[in-house]
Amino acid sequence: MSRTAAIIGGGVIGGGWAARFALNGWNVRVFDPDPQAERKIGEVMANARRSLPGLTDTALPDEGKITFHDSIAEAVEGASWVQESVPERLDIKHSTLGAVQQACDPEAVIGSSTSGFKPSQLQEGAARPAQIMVAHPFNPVYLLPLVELVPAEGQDGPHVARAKEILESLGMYPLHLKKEIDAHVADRFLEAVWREALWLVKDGIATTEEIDNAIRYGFGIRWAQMGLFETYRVAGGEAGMKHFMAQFGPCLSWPWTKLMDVPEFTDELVELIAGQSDEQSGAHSIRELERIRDNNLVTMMRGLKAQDWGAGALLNAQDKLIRKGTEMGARAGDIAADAPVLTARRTVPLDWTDYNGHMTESRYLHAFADATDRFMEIIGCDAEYIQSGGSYFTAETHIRHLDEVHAGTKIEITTQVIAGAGKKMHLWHEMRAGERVLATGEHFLLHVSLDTRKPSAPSAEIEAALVRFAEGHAGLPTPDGLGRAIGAPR
Ligand SMILES: NC(=O)C1=CN([C@@H]2O[C@H](COP(=O)(O)OP(=O)(O)OC[C@H]3O[C@@H](n4cnc5c(N)ncnc54)[C@H](O)[C@@H]3O)[C@@H](O)[C@H]2O)C=CC1
Ligand SMILES: C[N+](C)(C)CC(=O)CC(=O)[O-]
Repeated sequence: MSRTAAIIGGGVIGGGWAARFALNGWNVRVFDPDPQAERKIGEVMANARRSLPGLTDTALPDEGKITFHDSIAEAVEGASWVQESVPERLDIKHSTLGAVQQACDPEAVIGSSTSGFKPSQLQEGAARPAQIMVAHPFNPVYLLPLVELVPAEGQDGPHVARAKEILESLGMYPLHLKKEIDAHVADRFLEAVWREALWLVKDGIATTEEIDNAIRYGFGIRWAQMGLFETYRVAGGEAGMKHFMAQFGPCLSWPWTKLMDVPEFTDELVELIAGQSDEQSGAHSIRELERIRDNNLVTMMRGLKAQDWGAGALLNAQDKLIRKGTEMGARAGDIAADAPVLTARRTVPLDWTDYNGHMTESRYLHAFADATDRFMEIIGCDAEYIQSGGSYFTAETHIRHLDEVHAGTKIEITTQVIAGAGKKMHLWHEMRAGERVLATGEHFLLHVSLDTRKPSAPSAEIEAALVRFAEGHAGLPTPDGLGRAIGAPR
């Protein structure tokens, strides 16, 4: 299978798809008749580069190449994934999908970004219907993992299996819907909320800003981590979901919604909403708003990552997938002991930067601590060993900040064992961006029993692995700065 994707329609969503594929190492071939498409995708890529790679704690593959083509036939050449993201009009979708199927590999997945059409509608008149499915993403496609994957009835075949595998390899979450329906699942939900919001503005109950505040200061944050049903289960108190439904069930027959009634979409309503939206957010350009949104999303998703929950658990699974089979997943026996060991390869995330516009000081320790964790794992002090009651505690740290680094930059840390025997482990980390040394970290650790919380001998296997590195590294030059205290004159 080639790691080449064709993007047909490179607007808001097609541009996001292009970024998701390219930043995961795929080559991307774009067709879009808009002469501005290349510039627009360039701007989306710039935003994606500063945000997506920092979501993982392991560097993504090298970026793929994005090329622009004059026809659909040329764009789909050699692609194993074709993503249609043309405007939401069935006639345009049909002519586009027809042209795609005339030229593409019959084994390729053809995903449609459609927000509302059913796969059976998209397949009308298609040469190979089973090849076409809904792959409905969420904006920004390069950060949000959800893709509603909807095949037509009875078409759950090899193309769908391949689609799931590819989406997962891109760090996405394919929600495989077994029944097609207009607007799938998420957009039915969003449409309901949107209709209520239109009524609230039209009836003069709330402004666009007040409605947004009702979401972002309350239930919106809650939804991001538990969704609807789990949230309401908790809201039922100790008696759980049944109690919740007993209490709020009667509201279903009270006038709590205007959902069945659609507000007339008059010019007056459009003007009212657009005017309030300008007043609320017009001080920022769309690109600025995108960057603010991306900063917030990255920060929230990295918070969920630390909790190993929801979208954060998915990110952790992706880290494991990237590490598998690479030197970042190797154990002591597979790593040469005569050179410093690679213990981190990652991108500086957006939420690691500060008011000075560069990686903030506490994150240097964060990165070095992760490198220490990785070295512990290499020598056998992994999650299973720690569960059994042994671990290392850091007793002393000295960090030198030598050069600055910015969000989106790939960094590597190598680790040299200065001393390692018995309970003691003395490590020297060097952090680099390319050839530039950004920082050094010197750390002294003691093996402890997690039962007594006192120093104790490590397992024989861990000590043997540590000693092997200590002896191998003894022949390396003494690192510049080893044993240094703060040297500024008083
Ligand atoms: N904007 C959103 O929030 C979301 C949109 N979608 C879906 O994604 C699809 C695209 O929507 P957007 O990207 O928002 O629209 P958009 O208007 O930003 O982009 C559409 C692009 O298609 C190009 N185009 C027009 N005719 C074409 C043709 N015949 N062949 C190739 N390209 C053509 C246009 O030049 C434009 O760049 C729609 O089906 C929409 O429902 C899905 C998820 C979210
Ligand atoms: C408004 N919308 C129907 C285009 C929304 C979507 O399809 C998904 C999203 O990103 O909100």
